[in-house]
Amino acid sequence: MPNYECIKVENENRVTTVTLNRPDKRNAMSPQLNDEMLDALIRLGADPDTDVLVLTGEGDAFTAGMDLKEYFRGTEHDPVLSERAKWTMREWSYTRLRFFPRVTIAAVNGWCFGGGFMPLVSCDLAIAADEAQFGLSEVNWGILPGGLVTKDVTLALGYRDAMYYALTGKTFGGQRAKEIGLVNDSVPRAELGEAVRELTDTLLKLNPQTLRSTKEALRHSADMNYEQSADYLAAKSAQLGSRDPEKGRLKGLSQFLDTKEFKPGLAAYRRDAADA
Ligand SMILES: CC(C)(COP(=O)(O)OP(=O)(O)OC[C@H]1O[C@@H](n2cnc3c(N)ncnc32)[C@H](O)[C@@H]1OP(=O)(O)O)[C@@H](O)C(=O)NCCC(=O)NCCSC(=O)/C=C/c1ccc(O)cc1
Repeated sequence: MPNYECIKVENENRVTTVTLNRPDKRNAMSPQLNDEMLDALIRLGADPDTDVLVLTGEGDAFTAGMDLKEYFRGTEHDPVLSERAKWTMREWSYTRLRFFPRVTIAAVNGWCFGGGFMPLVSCDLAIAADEAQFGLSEVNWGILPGGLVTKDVTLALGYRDAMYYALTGKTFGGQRAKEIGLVNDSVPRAELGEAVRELTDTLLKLNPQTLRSTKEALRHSADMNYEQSADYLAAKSAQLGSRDPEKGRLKGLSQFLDTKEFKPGLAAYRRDAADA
């Protein structure tokens, strides 16, 4: 990977952690950070050593949202730069992250404001620190939740909660984020690393191609009608059969029906060392 200035990329045991790394600026998303994230996600999408991707922030913040100085003021007299910055932001935090070919987890370690909700909601799963503070702060400085933040909060939250937090700009902590379904779990900050590890350990035991197809199926079918969903999901199942090199479905059936070595209701099939 290139030497990035605004992000850190580390790989350990098939888990790649991408850390937003501007702690002095509370990891605010500047045009350069957005460029680097786009570049990293393109590379990692093709990385054979990445089975799970974790997104987190350095220091006290996950991200304080878009960089008000560099992203807003810095581009206001340059329409081309402004368009490019908007495109890059949407391209990494929506297209590339949401449809990343592996499972993604947001580890929300601290402040998460405004535009930070885009990468947060784009991650498939999310664990927060109890101490994290979330806020749709746009209303506090005179804009509406732009980019895809508005769309994202209506996807991730119930209508009343989305309206409440967008209209008041009030902050809320990790436990409240869990209560309203914005994250899967919230734990004391000191336990965040361990909670993420437990989740990645569970995911690493599973067939990565099955996980990929499952997340794609959920994401895409959400916007289809029933007939389209049924047809798409049948095609998607056939695609999984052909793109899964370890032939998980056949192994799973055989280990349950023939060798009787596991119960699919209670655990996953045994993957061979060559598969894992
Ligand atoms: C509560 C914070 C997060 C932390 O407070 P703190 O720990 O006391 O830290 P400081 O406020 O002292 O900040 C430390 C440094 O980080 C900088 N910083 C801290 N957040 C920032 C920041 N978002 N920018 C640009 N410098 C910052 C801050 O200016 C300061 O810089 P410097 O004075 O040079 O040391 C506080 O910094 C704060 O309120 N930050 C702004 C949060 C916020 O409202 N974010 C913007 C939300 S709106 C948004 O994201 C829009 C999305 C959008 C997306 C796509 C679209 O097309 C349209 C819209």
